[in-house]
Amino acid sequence: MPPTKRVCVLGSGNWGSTAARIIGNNVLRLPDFDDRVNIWVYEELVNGRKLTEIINTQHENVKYLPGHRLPDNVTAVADAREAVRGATHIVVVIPHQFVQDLLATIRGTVDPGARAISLIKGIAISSEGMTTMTQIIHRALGIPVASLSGANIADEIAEEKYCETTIGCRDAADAAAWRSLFDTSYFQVNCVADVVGVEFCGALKNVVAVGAGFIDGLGLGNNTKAAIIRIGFLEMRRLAMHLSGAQIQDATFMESCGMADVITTCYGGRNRRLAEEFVKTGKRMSQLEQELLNGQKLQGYLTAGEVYSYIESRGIAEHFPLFTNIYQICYQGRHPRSIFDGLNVDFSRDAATPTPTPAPNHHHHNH
Ligand SMILES: NC(=O)c1ccc[n+]([C@@H]2O[C@H](COP(=O)([O-])OP(=O)(O)OC[C@H]3O[C@@H](n4cnc5c(N)ncnc54)[C@H](O)[C@@H]3O)[C@@H](O)[C@H]2O)c1
Ligand SMILES: O=P(O)(O)OC[C@H](O)CO
Repeated sequence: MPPTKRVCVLGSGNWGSTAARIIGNNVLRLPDFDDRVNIWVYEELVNGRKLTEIINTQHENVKYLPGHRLPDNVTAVADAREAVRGATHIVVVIPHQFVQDLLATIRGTVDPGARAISLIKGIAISSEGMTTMTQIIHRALGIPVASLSGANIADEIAEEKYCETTIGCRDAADAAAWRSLFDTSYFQVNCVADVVGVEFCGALKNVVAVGAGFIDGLGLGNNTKAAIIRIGFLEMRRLAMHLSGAQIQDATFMESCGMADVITTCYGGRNRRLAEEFVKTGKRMSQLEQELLNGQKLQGYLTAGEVYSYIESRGIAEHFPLFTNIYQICYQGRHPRSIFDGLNVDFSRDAATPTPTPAPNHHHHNH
């Protein structure tokens, strides 16, 4: 039987390239899947050469994932419509600020029977309020969309250091297919049915990462950072519960996408690192992003702005003092030390919904 399925990865940054490396290796042992994996590259010149050409000849994304070979069956394509044509499994992994433009480009080209998964960590503000990436992708393409998020710093995964991740997918057969594409001995997938819970965790932890970077920039210690992690985690849960109408399972926060990602991001991520520089240099986040990241993008300070505009417009900012302080430090010139203002919030009644004991490896069936 010839393979009937084909993967396209939309995005070739640090995480997109790492994900393509995993998938490119995995499809070689999956008989249903075509060996060829297209990766859409936002074309640019690197030392005078097109990045697509470099990837297709050197099999390395020298700009966004230097030092790691991509499998030969991963093919870089500059035209997103061409990359996605014929794909049954579409992996969306670009910085969240660019997703609308990409979706507008590929709308109409995507096979109606295809499935997508979002690896993006970000949210969007629309006239309806706040929407998640899977919601935006589903509305644009009309296909089922799963989410993947976890304690996943891409460079460490490219080095094949053991970690876990969480896939949110309601359909069991789809979840099994996504797992087969991503799971490796060093990248352990756990599937849950709570699609938006997984992605709210991934998006909101980036705001906490900014707070953790401020603590490092102020030269404060581990206890202080642990306090910011704890309060940030509880504000994440409070906001995610509010936004989803309490549809999110409390158990999702205990998956890799929840507490584990908050930890790794507050110690190792780019958002943390540049927030530390923000305190030390007094430069704006956008300027530091341009100066220090060589084309990589931050999600945290943008998400802090999106979160604040939502909680402020709904009159609920007082229930999120840490998110509010982080926003005001980023955008309104408040001193980073004001991060501690008003943090004595009572979260004790937030987890009012009892969480059922999950069965091993498949939880959450109440959707
Ligand atoms: N890097 C990680 O460790 C990591 C881990 C997990 C999740 N994520 C998430 O994955 C998503 C993608 O991040 P990444 O790390 O792969 O990217 P990146 O920040 O490393 O690179 C930025 C990418 O955006 C592209 N780009 C620049 N301008 C563009 C435009 N106008 N339109 C479309 N693309 C444009 C660049 O070509 C590049 O591929 C983000 O939401 C991020 O939070 C990243
Ligand atoms: O480098 P960051 O701050 O974008 O974080 C990377 C990943 O999201 C960590 O899981």
